[in-house]
Amino acid sequence: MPASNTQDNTLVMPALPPDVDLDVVPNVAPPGEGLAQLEAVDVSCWFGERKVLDRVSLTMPAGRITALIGPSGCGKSTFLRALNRMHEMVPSASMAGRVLLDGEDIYDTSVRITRARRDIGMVFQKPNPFPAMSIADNVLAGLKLTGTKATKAEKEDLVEHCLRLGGLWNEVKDRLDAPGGGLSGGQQQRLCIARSMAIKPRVLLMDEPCSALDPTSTRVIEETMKQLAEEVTIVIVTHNMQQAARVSDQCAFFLAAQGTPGAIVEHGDTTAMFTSPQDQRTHDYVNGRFG
Ligand SMILES: Nc1ncnc2c1ncn2[C@@H]1O[C@H](COP(=O)(O)OP(=O)(O)OP(=O)(O)O)[C@@H](O)[C@H]1O
Repeated sequence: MPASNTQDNTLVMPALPPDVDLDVVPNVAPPGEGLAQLEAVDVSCWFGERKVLDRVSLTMPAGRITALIGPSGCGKSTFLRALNRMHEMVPSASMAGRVLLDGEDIYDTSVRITRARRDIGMVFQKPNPFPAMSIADNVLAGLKLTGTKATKAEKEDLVEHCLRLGGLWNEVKDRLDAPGGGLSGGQQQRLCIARSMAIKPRVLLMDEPCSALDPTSTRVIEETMKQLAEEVTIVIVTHNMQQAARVSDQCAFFLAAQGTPGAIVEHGDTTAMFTSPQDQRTHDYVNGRFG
C-alpha cells in the first residue's frame, strides 16, 4: 500500500524572506554525522492511481558519486525526490518501500521530515539563490531553516569553507556582500551547492545540475562534484552520458517500457556500464541509440 502524504515541507528552499535575521537561530537540530550510505529498498512511487516507479532497489555507497541515467519520463527525478521525502510534497503523490540512511529508514515515523531533508540535501536543475540576498547570506540561509546556532566568526569560516567547496571562493571572496542574483548562471549554481553544503548534509542529490549551464560552467561543476564527494555522498540525475561517464563511480540505468512504471534495468560500476553492459537495452542507451 502507498504510504500516506504529509505536507510538512518546512525545509524546502527557497522559503526564507531576504530580511531574515540570521543571528537569531534556535538550536533544534545537531549537525550531521559525516558521510553516509543511502540505500533504497523496493521503492515504488505513484501520482494518484498511476504507478511511475516499481520496486526500485539501489545502494548508493558513502563518498561515491552515483549517476541515475535513462530516457525522459522513466522516473529518475521521482526516485531522486523519494530519496529525501520531497516526492510526498506533491498532493497526489504516494510511495512504498524504504530509504535507509546508514541503516535508518528516513520514512520511519520516529524520523522527523526536517531531519531527513537536512541530512539529504538537494540541488535543482535551475539555480535558485535568493537574488537580493548577499552571497554570504545565501550560503548561511539554511542555518535558519535547520535551527543551527553560530557565532559571527563561525559564520565567516563557514561561508569561506562552503564557497571553497562549491569552487566559488576565489571568484567572490572580494564581494561577499554583493547580491547572489548578480552572479552568472554557473556561479549561481555553485552558490546553491555552497548553500546546500552549509548545513552539512550527509548526502547531496543533484537533479540535472548542469542542464541550464554552458560547457565551461558544466566542467567547473563536475570538478567541484569530485571534490565534494570527499565530504558528501552524491546522487546525480543526468541526461548527459559523457557527464555520467566523467563524474560517476557507479550508474543506474532506469527504463519505463511502454505503459509500465519505471524500474532499474542495470546498475554497477560506471566504466563497466559504458564498456561492457550486461543488458542490450543499456548498451543501446549508453551508445545513444534511443532516449
Ligand atoms: N507532479 C506530477 N504529477 C503527475 N505525474 C507526474 C508528476 N511528476 C512526474 N510525473 C510523471 O511521472 C513519470 C516519471 O517522471 P520523472 O520526472 O520522474 O521522469 P524523469 O525520468 O526524471 O524524466 P526527465 O528525464 O524528463 O526529467 C512521468 O510519466 C511523469 O509524467
